[in-house]
Amino acid sequence: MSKVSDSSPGGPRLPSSAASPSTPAQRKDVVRAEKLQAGYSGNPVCGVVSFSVHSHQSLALVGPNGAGKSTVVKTVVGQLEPLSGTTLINGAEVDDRTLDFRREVAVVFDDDAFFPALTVEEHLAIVSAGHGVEDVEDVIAAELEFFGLSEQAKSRPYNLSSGQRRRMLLASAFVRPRSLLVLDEPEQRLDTAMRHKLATRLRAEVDAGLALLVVTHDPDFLTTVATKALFVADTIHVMTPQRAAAAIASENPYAE
Ligand SMILES: Nc1ncnc2c1ncn2[C@@H]1O[C@H](COP(=O)(O)OP(=O)(O)OP(=O)(O)O)[C@@H](O)[C@H]1O
Repeated sequence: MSKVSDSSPGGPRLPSSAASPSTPAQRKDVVRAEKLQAGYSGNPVCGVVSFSVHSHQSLALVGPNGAGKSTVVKTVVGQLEPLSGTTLINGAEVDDRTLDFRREVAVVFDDDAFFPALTVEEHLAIVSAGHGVEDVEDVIAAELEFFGLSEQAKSRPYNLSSGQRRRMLLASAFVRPRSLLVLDEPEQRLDTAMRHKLATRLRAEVDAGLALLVVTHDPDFLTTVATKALFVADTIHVMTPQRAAAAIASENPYAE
């Protein structure tokens, strides 16, 4: 069996010539949010935000519980309508129903986004095959191993621990191609070793060309993974990952 744990941007191989490595000169914004106001029923949850993320970049959104991080990210990927402003992904207005969006953008939000009757490997196979991956079995085997789920391959989600379910959902983002990966608090319920392993891998993928948008409360995860950070509050503060990590750790958003 061929080696399949392809950590290059785009992840597993597609049967066509879809892979297109970029040179620095060719790098374009994968995400561009312009004066985006996120909220519910006309009520903003945080300040207006503008940012861009291109390949080889990882933007972390940080801030206290309820600040609006998940709402912003859901708005960016089209799961929520913006109150105002726009988001472009790969130059196109966000529409999560389009083929381009589904091919390029991998999103992991909810813990309960699984089918109770399907096994772990069946979940991963659906995602992988659904995205046209050539060597589904190999890709799944590699990700089961990476996420420490090989022994749970034939288990159903409700027979897993909460951390194992989290690993399964995260694995689903890695068994498919992606140029943009969006993760909401990926560190949740992962043990320290898995957090570190995931952070290291994500950083390697970003260095290789992935664009990453991640919400996190974990300072170590943040400094390993992020190339820039936004502190989400009533106004949005752009920070280095190191400063954002210090702000999280001190619970003082404006700490130097
Ligand atoms: N579906 C919803 N309808 C209305 N308000 C909501 C909805 N979901 C979240 N909110 C509110 O929006 C605000 C921001 O929530 P959000 O989940 O974006 O925060 P967050 O920064 O991601 O928080 P956490 O760190 O706790 O995950 C909160 O006040 C929350 O109560």
